[in-house]
Amino acid sequence: MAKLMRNPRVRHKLQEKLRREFANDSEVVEERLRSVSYLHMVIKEMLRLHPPMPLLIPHQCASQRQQVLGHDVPEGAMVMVNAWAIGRDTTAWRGAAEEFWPERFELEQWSGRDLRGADMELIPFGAGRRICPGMAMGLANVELLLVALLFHFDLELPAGMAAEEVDMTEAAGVTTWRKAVLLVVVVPRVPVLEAADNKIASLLVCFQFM
Ligand code: HEM
Repeated sequence: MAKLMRNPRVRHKLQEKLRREFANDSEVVEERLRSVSYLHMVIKEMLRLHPPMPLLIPHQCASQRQQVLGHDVPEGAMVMVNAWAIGRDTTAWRGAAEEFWPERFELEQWSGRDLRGADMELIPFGAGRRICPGMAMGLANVELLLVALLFHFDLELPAGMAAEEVDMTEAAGVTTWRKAVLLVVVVPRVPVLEAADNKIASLLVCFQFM
């Protein structure tokens, strides 16, 4: 959400695509989210720059002595994988590694990049045998809450605050979180009251989270 508040162009584009797809509906339907390809690009780009678990759980080298980028990795060595640094690597994401630019996934060089552990340049859920077993649930939670907020509400920053002023500083830990509070002004656009009670509850939980 913070990334979208800092990038109004992306927020408005995604909102427009969602509202067009669900123009005849009173709520977002999960089954049809797959066709909103821009949503998946935005989430990939968000997880590339801000993986919630920047350092994967420690892994141990199980094979005999290996060489990685000129470094010896002996059998039994504990290896820390930095998903945060990999997501910003200028060789893999050359040209615009630090830029929040979901459209990159439309380009041939990045269009096939997946975050489910097949591409080592994008590993917010890890990879291999110890890949996150909660990946599908995690992604569903991110997608559904984000699209529900974008579909039902117009979101603006407090009066007088510029998009560039949204502070993206992260607090370090096993998982990362925003250091500063994010303030968002929400204006109802598509009535929530038509949605089922449990959906309203989800939206309220999300506001508290923000
Ligand atoms: C967006 C949400 C999530 C992200 C980004 C995420 C990310 C990760 C990462 C990076 C790892 C370490 C993988 C590795 O070292 O190779 C991991 C492990 C794990 N995750 Fe998640 N996770 C998410 C949601 C969840 C959820 C919803 C659950 C449970 C319902 C879950 C359960 C686990 C467990 C049990 C492990 C340890 C797996 C093992 O050591 O074998 N995660 N997660």
